[in-house]
Amino acid sequence: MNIILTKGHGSGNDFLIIDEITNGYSFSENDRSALAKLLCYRQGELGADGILYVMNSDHADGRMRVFNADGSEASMCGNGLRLVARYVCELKGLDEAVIETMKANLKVSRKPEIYDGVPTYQVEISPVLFELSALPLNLDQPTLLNEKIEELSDDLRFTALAVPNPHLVAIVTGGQLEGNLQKELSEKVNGPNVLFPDGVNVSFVKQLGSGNIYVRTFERGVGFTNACGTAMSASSLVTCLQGLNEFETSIQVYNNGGKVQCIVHRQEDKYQIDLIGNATYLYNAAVNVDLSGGTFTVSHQEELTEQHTYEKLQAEVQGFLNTAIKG
Ligand SMILES: N[C@@H](CCC[C@H](N)C(=O)O)C(=O)O
Repeated sequence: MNIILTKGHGSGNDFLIIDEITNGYSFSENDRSALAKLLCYRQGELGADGILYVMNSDHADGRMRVFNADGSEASMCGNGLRLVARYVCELKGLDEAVIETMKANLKVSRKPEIYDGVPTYQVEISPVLFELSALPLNLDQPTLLNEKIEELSDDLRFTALAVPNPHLVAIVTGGQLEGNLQKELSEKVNGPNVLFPDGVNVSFVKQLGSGNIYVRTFERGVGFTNACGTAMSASSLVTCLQGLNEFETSIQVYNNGGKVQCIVHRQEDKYQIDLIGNATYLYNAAVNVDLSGGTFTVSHQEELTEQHTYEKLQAEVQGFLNTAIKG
C-alpha cells in the first residue's frame, strides 16, 4: 500500500501523522498497529515514538488515534494532540477545534508562538482520575498520593493518576535523576507484573525553583522519550497538589526536547490541564508498504525548514538545564 505522511514533533516527542480524512485509506485495526511497529522502528528509515491517525469524527472537527512504537494503542497523547490540532485546524481553516480522542472530546486552539517562528497550540488534558482502577494499579487502597510502593523503591514517593492514560509520578532530587533507577523501575512496571497489568508511563520530576519544573518520562510502549505531554501535564498537577507550584498559573515545564507551559485548573475536586507548546513539522514523505513482508520503502521525502527555528529554542533550554538541573 502507498501512504503519504508528515513527520512532526512536540518537544522532540516525534510522530508520523497519517491523514485518513483526505486519503481514504481502508486500514484494518491490525494494519494500524502493524504500521506503527514497522514505520516507527528507530533503526529504520523513518523512526518515531508513535503514529497519529487523523480521522473524521461524527461529532467533532476531527478524531485522533495514537499508536505507540510497539503497536499498542494509547487512550491519549498530549504532544501528539498538539500536532493533530495543527493538522486539523490547517486542513479546515480553523483557529480552534474539538478533537475526539478515545475517552474524551478535547478543546484545542492555536496560540501565540512560544518562541519566534515556532507554531504553537494549546490542548486540553482531561479527564483527570485518581482512582487506581482507572490506570489500573493493583494496590489494596483507592488512590496513591505521594506514597511509597514498597515493591518499587525504599525512598521514592509516587502519585498515580490517569489523564486518562496512566501515569506514575515521583518528585525527585538531582541525584535520583542520575544512574539507572528510573529505567529499572519503569521496565519492571512495563513488563509482565502484577501492579500495573497494562503498564504505565513513569515520570521523574525535579522542581527548578518556583514555577519551573523538569520532567523526564519513560513511556509505556516506547521507552525514554524526549518528552511526554500527558506526563508533563500530570506532573504539573502533582507539583500543585504538593504545594510546589500554583494552580491557575503558568508552569514552565522543561524536558529533554524543549519546553512547554502547563496551567492546572481546579474546580472543587475536579482538575483539568492546559498544555501549550510547539507543533513542528519535519518532513512530508510517501512510503510504499508491504505489511505481510514487514518491509517498506520511502519513495519521496520533502524536508521542511521549521526545525531550524525550533533548534534555537532547544539550544536555550539545554543551556538553562545544564546548570539548573544540578542543584
Ligand atoms: N507521548 C505521549 C503519550 C503517548 C502514549 C503513552 N506512551 C501511553 O501509552 O500512554 C504524550 O505526549 O502524552
